[in-house]
Amino acid sequence: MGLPRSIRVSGEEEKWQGTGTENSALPPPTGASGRNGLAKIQTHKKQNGICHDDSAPPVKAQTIDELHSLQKKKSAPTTPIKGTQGAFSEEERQKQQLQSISASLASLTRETGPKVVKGDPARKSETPKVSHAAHHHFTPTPNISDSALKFTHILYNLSPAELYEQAIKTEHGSFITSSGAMATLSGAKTGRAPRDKRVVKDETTEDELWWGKGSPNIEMDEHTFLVNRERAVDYLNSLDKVFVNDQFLNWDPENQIKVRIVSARAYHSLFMHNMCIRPTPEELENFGTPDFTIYNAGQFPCNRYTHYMTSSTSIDLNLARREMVILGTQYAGEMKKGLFSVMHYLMPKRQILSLHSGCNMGKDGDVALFFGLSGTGKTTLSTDHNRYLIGDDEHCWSENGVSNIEGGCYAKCIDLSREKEPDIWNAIKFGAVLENVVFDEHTREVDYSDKSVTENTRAAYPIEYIPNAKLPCVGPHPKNVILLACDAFGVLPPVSKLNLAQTMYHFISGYTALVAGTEEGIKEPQATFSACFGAAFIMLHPTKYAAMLAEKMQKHGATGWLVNTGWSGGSYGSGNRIKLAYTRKIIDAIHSGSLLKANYKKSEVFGLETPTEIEGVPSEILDPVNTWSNKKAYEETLLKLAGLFKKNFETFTNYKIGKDNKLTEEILAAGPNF
Ligand SMILES: Nc1ncnc2c1ncn2[C@@H]1O[C@H](COP(=O)(O)OP(=O)(O)OP(=O)(O)O)[C@@H](O)[C@H]1O
Ligand SMILES: O=C([O-])CC(=O)C(=O)O
Ligand SMILES: [Ca+2]
Ligand SMILES: [Mn+2]
Repeated sequence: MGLPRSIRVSGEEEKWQGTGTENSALPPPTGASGRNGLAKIQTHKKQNGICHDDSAPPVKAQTIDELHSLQKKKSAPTTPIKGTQGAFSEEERQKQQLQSISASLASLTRETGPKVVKGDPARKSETPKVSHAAHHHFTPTPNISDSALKFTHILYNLSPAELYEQAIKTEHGSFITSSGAMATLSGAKTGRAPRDKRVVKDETTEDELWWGKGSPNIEMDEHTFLVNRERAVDYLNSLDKVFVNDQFLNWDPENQIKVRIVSARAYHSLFMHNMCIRPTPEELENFGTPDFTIYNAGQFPCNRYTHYMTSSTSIDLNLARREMVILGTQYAGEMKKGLFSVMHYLMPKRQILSLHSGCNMGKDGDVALFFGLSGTGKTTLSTDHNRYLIGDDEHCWSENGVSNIEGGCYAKCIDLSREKEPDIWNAIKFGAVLENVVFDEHTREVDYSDKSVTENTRAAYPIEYIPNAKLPCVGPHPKNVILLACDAFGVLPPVSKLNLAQTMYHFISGYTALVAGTEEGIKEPQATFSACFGAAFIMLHPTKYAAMLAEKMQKHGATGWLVNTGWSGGSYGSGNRIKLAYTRKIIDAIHSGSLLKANYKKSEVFGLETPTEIEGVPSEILDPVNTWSNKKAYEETLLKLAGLFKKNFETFTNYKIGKDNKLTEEILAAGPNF
C-alpha cells in the first residue's frame, strides 16, 4: 500500500476500492456472494462526480516487463552497518553475506565453496548480475568439479508470502487453506526419529555428555559425521536453489545464539522463520557468521553402508563444529528439537537451565512453567487468554529470570476446536504452517478430526499470532512449576501439591502415559518415562538439570505441582480424558494462589497432597478413587503404575543431587511407597 495512487497498477484490487459501503461495491467474481445466485450486475454510476471509466490515467508502462517492474518496489532501504571504521557500501555488505553463505556450503574436500547468487533462478529478470562477490577467491585447481562451475541460487530469509509462492510452485502437497495458513506434507516421516539421532563423540563430549543406557545420545565419530555432512552439502549444492535462514535463538540478549538453516524446501524455511526468532532488517545486515548451522537435506537419504547408520534417516549433531546434518527425514520438528539439544548443551555451561516447558505470566508478573512430554498440554495450557504467553515449549532459566528460546509455537492440532482453544485456532492464519492436516479439496476448510495422514498434525506460527504474547519473550523468576502428566491409567489425581523432593522425583521420572493411537485393540496405556520431561533432547545427565532446577526453585521459592491432564473415571477404554475446562480451572487456582490455601489430604501409595475443593471443579474427581466404579481395579492399576515408577527410578539411585546427600535421600524417599 506504499505506492502513491497515481502509479498504482490498475488491477482487481483497484476495482473494489474507493466504494464506501458494501452495497455500492461490485460483488467479487467468485466466493460467497457469487453462490447465492447470480451476481447482480450494476452499471457504473457517477460517484462523487468522478466518472469511473476513462478518466483514470493510463499505466505508465510501454511493455509488459515495465508494467511488472512497476508492481514491485525495492525493499526498505538498508541501514548502514555501524562499524568503527564507518559504513560499508551496500555492495560490500552483499558480497560479505554471499561469501559467508558460500563458506557454509563449501565442500570440505574440494574447492572452497560454491558460487552462490541471490534470487530465484526461475525469475531471470530478478536475479542480480553475478558479482565477483559470488566467487570465493579461488585459484583454479586440477580437481575442479562440475559443482564448482554451476551456481547455487540462494533464497535468503524470504518473507512468508515469498515462501508461500515458492512452496505452491514447486512442492507438491502445498496448499492455502481457507484461513490463509499454508498446508504442507512432511513426507514419509510425520514425527521425530530419536533412534536415528547421532552425536559426535570426541575427546570433549566423551566426558561431558550423557552416554549409554537411557541416554538419547547415540555416538558417531567425527569422520562419519563428515561423510554425512558432505552428502548433505553435495545434495544441496546440486539443487538450483537453496533456502537460507539466518535467525536467533533465545530472547535473553546476553545469551542469544545465531543460527543458520540451509534447506531445500520452502516448507522448512517457513517453519524455521516461524519457530526461531526473526531478525530485524538491521540485525540481519549485521548478522555476520552464525554460531550454529543446520544442513537440512531431508529429502535425500543417508547411505546405509556408512558406519553407524541403521536406517536411511540420520540426524547428526557435531558440537565441536557447531553443525547439524539432516538426511532422510523431512519432518521439520527435527530442526527445532535439534537446536533445542544444542541449547541443552550450551546453556548449562553458562549456569543456565534449559527446560522443555511452556511458560506464561499473569498480570501481576507471576510466572508459571509447564513441563510435560509431548501431548500433555504445554502449548494448550500456556496459551491462556488471561495471561501473557512467554513461550510454549523451550525456555531458559538464568539469573535474570526466564526467556523463551524460540520465536514461535508448535501446537498439536488433532481435534482442535475453536471453542476450546480459540487463541490457537485464530493463530492458524496467513503465515502459519499446517503440517499433514486434511482439508476439503474445494473449500480448503481443514478437518482437524481427520487422522488420514497422521495423528500428529501440527501448526507452527509466530508467537505474536497469539494476541497476549509477551514481547520480548522474557519474564521474572517462576512462582509455580507445573509438571504435566497425561495419565491414561487414570490413577493420578487431577492435581497435587508437591514438596521440593517430590518435584525433583517427578521431574527426573518424567512420566506420561498416552495411548498409541485410537485403533481397535489397544487396551493398555503405554507408560513413558522421559527424564526431565524431555530425555530425547537433553545432553548431560538428567541429575545435572535436576540439581539446577532444585537450586533455582529453592532460591526463588517456587512451588511444584503435578497435574494429570489424562484420564479420570478409569483407564483409557473405560474412563475419559479430564475435561480441558476442568484442567483450566485447576491451573487458574494455581496461578491465583488460591490452591495454596486449600485443604489437603495425602494420597495412598504416591503420597501426594491433593486438595479437597477447587472452584469450578467437581470435588469428587479430585480423588480418582471416587470416579472408578471398580475399586479393586483402581487399587491394582495404582500399584501397577507405582511399580513402573519404582523400576524406572532404579537407574537414578546412585546419583547425588545437589551439594549434600540430604536432598538426594529425600528425593529417593519421595516416590511411591507400597
Ligand atoms: N485436560 C486437558 N488438558 C490439556 N490438554 C488436553 C486436555 N484434554 C485434551 N487435551 C488435548 O491434548 C493436547 C495437548 O497438546 P499440546 O500441544 O498442548 O502438547 P505439548 O505438551 O505442547 O506437546 P509437544 O511438546 O509435543 O508440543 C491438545 O490437543 C489438547 O486439546
Ligand atoms: O518436536 C516435536 O516434534 C514436537 C514436540 O514439541 C515434542 O515432541 O516435544
Ligand atoms: Ca506444543
Ligand atoms: Mn515439545
